Amino acid sequence: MADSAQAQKLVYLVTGGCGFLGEHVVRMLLQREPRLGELRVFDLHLGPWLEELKTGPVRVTAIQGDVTQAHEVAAAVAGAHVVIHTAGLVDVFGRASPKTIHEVNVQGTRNVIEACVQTGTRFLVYTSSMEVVGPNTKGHPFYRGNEDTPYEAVHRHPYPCSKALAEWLVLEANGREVCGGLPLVTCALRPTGIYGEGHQIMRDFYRQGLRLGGRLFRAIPASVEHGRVYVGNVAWMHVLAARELERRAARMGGQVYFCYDGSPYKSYEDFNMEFLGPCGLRLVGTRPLVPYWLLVFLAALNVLLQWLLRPLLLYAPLLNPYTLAMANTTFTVSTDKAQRHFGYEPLFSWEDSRTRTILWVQATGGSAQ
Ligand SMILES: NC(=O)C1=CN([C@@H]2O[C@H](COP(=O)(O)OP(=O)(O)OC[C@H]3O[C@@H](n4cnc5c(N)ncnc54)[C@H](O)[C@@H]3O)[C@@H](O)[C@H]2O)C=CC1
Ligand SMILES: CC(C)[C@@H](O)CC[C@@H](C)[C@H]1CC[C@H]2[C@@H]3[C@H](O)CC4=CC(=O)CC[C@]4(C)[C@H]3CC[C@]12C
Repeated sequence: MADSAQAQKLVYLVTGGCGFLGEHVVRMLLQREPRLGELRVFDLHLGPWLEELKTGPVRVTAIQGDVTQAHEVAAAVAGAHVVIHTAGLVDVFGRASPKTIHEVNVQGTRNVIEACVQTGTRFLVYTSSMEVVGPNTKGHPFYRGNEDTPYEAVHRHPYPCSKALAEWLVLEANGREVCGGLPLVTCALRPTGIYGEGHQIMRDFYRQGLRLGGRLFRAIPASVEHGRVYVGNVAWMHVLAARELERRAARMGGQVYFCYDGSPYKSYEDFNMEFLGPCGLRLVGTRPLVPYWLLVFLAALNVLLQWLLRPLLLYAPLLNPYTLAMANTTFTVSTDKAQRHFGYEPLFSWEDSRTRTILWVQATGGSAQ
């Protein structure tokens, strides 16, 4: 990719390009990557909105495919200069089996790596997660930590286990020789809890509040801080990392970067209220309204109900032992590694991120979209 931006037009592939983050990455590339000649959007489920993108100067190729199918991935990767791999099964609610989560998140990532090696694609940015680090199963807080902060990353849940293994595979692949004899350059980005337009969990909270007469009931102490980052800034970090990976290969290759911006440190519930409050909801209680032991019991009951109902329907509420433990454990990051290594600065201020998210919540009106 060494030619000047004007001379060579590049081919980018975004896996999971129709997902919450993926769509923002696709749109950000079209808006802010001048070297883009072709944008391939690879996803199990293609969105209808892709059609509107095909009228612009960049060739947008929608590819319906499955990352667990190596031949489909290889066909999509062949000829690409850069791969941004966001596709994944983001499930902490028991919807998918551990096997399926592993197949998509781990084997799917293996397939992307091997496709890069076999077809000669040299630059791979992987969407990892804060969950690779924690919170761990011991509930140890991670307070304003960075990429070098010591922390006992102990996981049992299939999702964080799969993200940790996939990240390891990506970083381990850095430097491998690809077809053509040059080295593969990889990096992994670790978003904390992403929010913004298209965040389905935020929409679920909004709908829950509407059902409860405009109220949500505090379940988590306000003192438990949870790191959050605006989806537009996460998308921008992906675009910038992909752009700089060649020029700064020696520094960025094999590195991990937390995704961060100016979003305030708050409890998960209080942070959500930054958007749901202006949409008419109220968070009842300055302290959790029910004792923790009762939440633990209700979370366990939800697991039992999910198991009993599975032959009839998928019952996957927000509250389960894993999500309760997540929400109750402080996990915030404070870092500038992405700025130091490849000049990242958030594109959207907190105020702008908040306004955009509020407008989106209002526009959904709690609808299914
Ligand atoms: N949502 C969040 O708060 C965070 C998400 N992440 C990571 O960001 C990435 C994107 O997550 P979201 O956008 O939130 O999830 P999402 O579920 O909205 O998007 C994932 C996309 O991947 C696609 N996909 C799933 N299985 C596939 C398969 N077998 N083949 C091809 N495509 C497949 C889905 O159709 C979907 O469009 C994931 O890798 C996730 O682990 C990391 C940190 C936080
Ligand atoms: C029901 C209440 C206890 C409520 O407060 C539960 C909130 C719970 C649904 C969320 C709390 C923390 C979230 C996770 C966190 O942001 C880290 C994540 C990283 C990812 O890679 C994917 C999403 C998630 C696991 C995110 C999911 C929702 C929470 C568990």
